[in-house]
Order: sequence, then structure tokens, then C-alpha cells
Amino acid sequence: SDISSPVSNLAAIDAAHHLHPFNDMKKLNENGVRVMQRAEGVHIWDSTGKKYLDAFAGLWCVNVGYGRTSIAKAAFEQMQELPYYNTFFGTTTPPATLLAQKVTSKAGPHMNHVFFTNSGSEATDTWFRLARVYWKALGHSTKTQIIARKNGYHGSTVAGASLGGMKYMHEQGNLPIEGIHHINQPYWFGDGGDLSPAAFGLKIAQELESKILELGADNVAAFVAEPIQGAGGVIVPPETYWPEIVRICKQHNILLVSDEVICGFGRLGSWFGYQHFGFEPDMAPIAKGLSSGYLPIGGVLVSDRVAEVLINEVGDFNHGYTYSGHPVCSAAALENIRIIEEEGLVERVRDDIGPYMAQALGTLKDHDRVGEVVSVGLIGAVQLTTDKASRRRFAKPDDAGAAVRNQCVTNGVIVRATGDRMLFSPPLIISRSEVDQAVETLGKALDWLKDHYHA
Ligand SMILES: Cc1ncc(COP(=O)(O)O)c(CNc2cccc(C(=O)O)c2)c1O
Repeated sequence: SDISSPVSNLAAIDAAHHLHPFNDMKKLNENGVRVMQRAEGVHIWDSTGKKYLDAFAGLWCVNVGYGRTSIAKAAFEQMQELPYYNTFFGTTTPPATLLAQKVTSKAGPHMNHVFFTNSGSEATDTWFRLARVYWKALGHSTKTQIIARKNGYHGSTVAGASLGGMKYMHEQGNLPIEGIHHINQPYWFGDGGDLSPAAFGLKIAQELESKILELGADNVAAFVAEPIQGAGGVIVPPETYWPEIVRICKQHNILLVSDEVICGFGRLGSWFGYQHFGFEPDMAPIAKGLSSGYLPIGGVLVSDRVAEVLINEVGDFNHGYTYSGHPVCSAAALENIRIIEEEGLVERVRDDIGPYMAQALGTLKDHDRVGEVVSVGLIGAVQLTTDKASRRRFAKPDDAGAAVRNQCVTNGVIVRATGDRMLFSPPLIISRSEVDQAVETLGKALDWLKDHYHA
């Protein structure tokens, strides 16, 4: 098939050849694929010319917005100069080294090393192995078990999907692999019952301590959690949660891994989510906002505690990828971070547009079909409910969420729905009027839900 064929043909070609992630291919091919063609700022156009406000920044990742020619230029120039070389055989390239310096300069005084990967999933697999290597080097070779959370998301590699807490992923491929255990998530709206959020936060955090004692602290290597669970539905933990998690990890001597793939690079109004919540993890996977999605790149921030052992005790860490520290991806990420710095986007999220979005989303709180509204920096969620007082959910949460999402997309605003939670994660450059447009469109979709959806 001639790839220059007119765009209208693409749907047929796509149906014939392209297997999509997380899609029912039969349904997709019946509905036909939407071809996204170009983008600028916070807007994206499909091949029919329809314009959308992308309030989800692609997949949580286009932090600096679309159309940044300086990133394209940085990649182009690097590609001309040196399109690829590896970092395996005692070699590096300038962008890889400079990016390592730049990223760790934002990560706080205790984080001075980074291991590069191509994605968040590969970052997950990296810290998963490194955690065990660390304890073995210290003579604690029984400390191999990893604790994670139900409804957490850490990627789609075998370890990533196993560490994630999504049942529908475990069922495909006989997961989780051994050595991985899940505790509950701090989702007060769904699981808090009559407890106050503060009491619930402590209770759920203390499940970590029970799990550690059940497994035996001498067998537990690490606990992994997203500061705020993204794909799980923007689950913001109660205030009491993180301090208790930190206490437990310290007391039982297990590594704390903060998954920053979504919460990193300004999303919460700080460079990394752990800074917003005031703790210092031992390792932190990163990706998405690292390059704003312009090119695939990820990594693991490694604290001095772990790096010191890795460097001085381990010898060869037999792990890594062909494209670890890819020079073109690193050059794009460097320019991306320079934009975030130069335009003060982290501070803008913390002091201006983040509070603005929280206030704008808050206007939906009183809607009959809204159970709760949460918003931190530029990540937010509107929880749907059939009855506010009892916090009753829809019989088919996924359907309700998809119906509301479709209303928004039809009206030109792209949001995400996880179950019956409507999620916002716009580019950090979004303007106040664009926030208003997104919130108004969601408000209209909620009215539609109330009038037309009774499942
Ligand atoms: C917290 C977290 N950790 C790891 C990954 C894996 O990253 P890669 O995809 O680059 O391997 C993610 C990715 N998060 C992600 C990926 C794809 C879709 C959605 C969604 O919310 O629909 C979310 C993530 O959100």
C-alpha cells in the first residue's frame, strides 16, 4: 500500500495492519480510527480538520504543549551531528551526560544519579532489578519482595504490569510474577466509608506495615507508589498518608520508590511529586514530561543511598537498553527542560494556573452527578456519582465515564475517563480561558449525563 495515499484511506490501512495498545481491535476497526494530524499549543486537529483542546496533554505527557520548534530543532541538529551512539562500552554522548546533570539538579540534594531508559515501563523494570541488587550487595539477599498498590499503574512490561494493580492486566499473561504483593489504595471516595479522610489515610498506610510484618521485613526490598495515582483515576491521598508511609519504610528499612512518570516535571507544581508531598524517595522512575512526549525517553532517579552501593559494591550492573541515553532523545529532553525552566512553568502551575484549575473544577462540586472534585497542580479528577449523600457509584462506571468523555470529545475537549472519574491533565501552558472552556464543556456533559444517562 502506498503510504502517500490520501488520509481518508488511512483508517482502512490502519485496520488492516496496526495493532493498538489497550484497545479492542474489533471494536476499533468497526468504529474506525481517528487520525490525529497536527497540533499547536494546547490544541490538536484530526484529519477531518476537527479541532480539540487537549486537556489531557496526549497521555499526561505534553507538558510544554505542542508545536515547540526549538525541541524539533535540537533533535534535528543532534541527529545530523550524531544520530546514535550507545553508553555501554565506556562511552557517552554530550546530551546524555548533560541531561543526567540537568535532571538530577532538579531532584533535590539526595538525588544525584540517573539511569536512562526508553519509557516508564523500562524505568520500572530498572528500579525493580536495582532494588534487589542493592540489598544483595549489602548482604540482605532475602530482601527481594516488592509491595505495590491495587489500581496503581507502573507500565506494561512483565514487571510493570505485575507491579501495577490492575486486575484486567494481570489476567492477560498469568501475572503478577512472583515476589510482588499489593495493598489497598488511598481512595477515600470509594473505600473510605464513614471514616474521615485523615483517619482513612492512616488506616490505608498502615496496611503497608501489616504486609511488611506478614512477609517479614527481612524479606521486603521496596514499596512503590505514585505520589498521586494517575491512570488509577487521579487518586489524591489524604494528608496523613505519605508521612505514615515514610515512617513505615524507615522503621522497617525498606526502599521507598516514588513513581514520578506522571507527577514529575511540574505536573503538581513542583519538579517532582515527592517534593510536593515533602518526602525523599530512594528511587524514582521518570518519563512522559521528561521530554513532553516529543521523543521517547525515561529513566530512574537514584538516591545517594542506593547509588553509593551500586557504584562501590556492585561492580557491573548487568542491565540496560540499546537506546539508554539516546543522544537525540536526550537533546530533545534537554531543550524541553530548558523551556520549563525559562518559562517558569513549575512555578506557574504552583502559584497561578494550578490554583486556578482547582477553583474552576471546584465550581462543579455542587452538580447533582458529582461526588468529589480533587485537583493538585494541573492534575484533577471529577468523580461521578448517582447519589451525592451516599457516594453511590454508577452500575457500570466505565460506561458512565466513557459516555461523559464522548460528550466532551464531541464538543471539542479531550479528557480521560478512568471508570467514573473524569480526569484532567492539560499541558502546563494552558491559559485560564482554556481551563474555563474545558470545565464548561465538562459541565455540559454532566448535565447531559443527568438528563440522558440512567444506567
Ligand atoms: C505512573 C506510571 N508509571 C509508569 C508508566 C509506564 O510508562 P510507559 O507507558 O512510558 O511505559 C506510566 C504510563 N502511564 C500511562 C501509559 C499509557 C496510558 C495511560 C492512561 O492513563 O491511559 C497511562 C505511568 O503512568
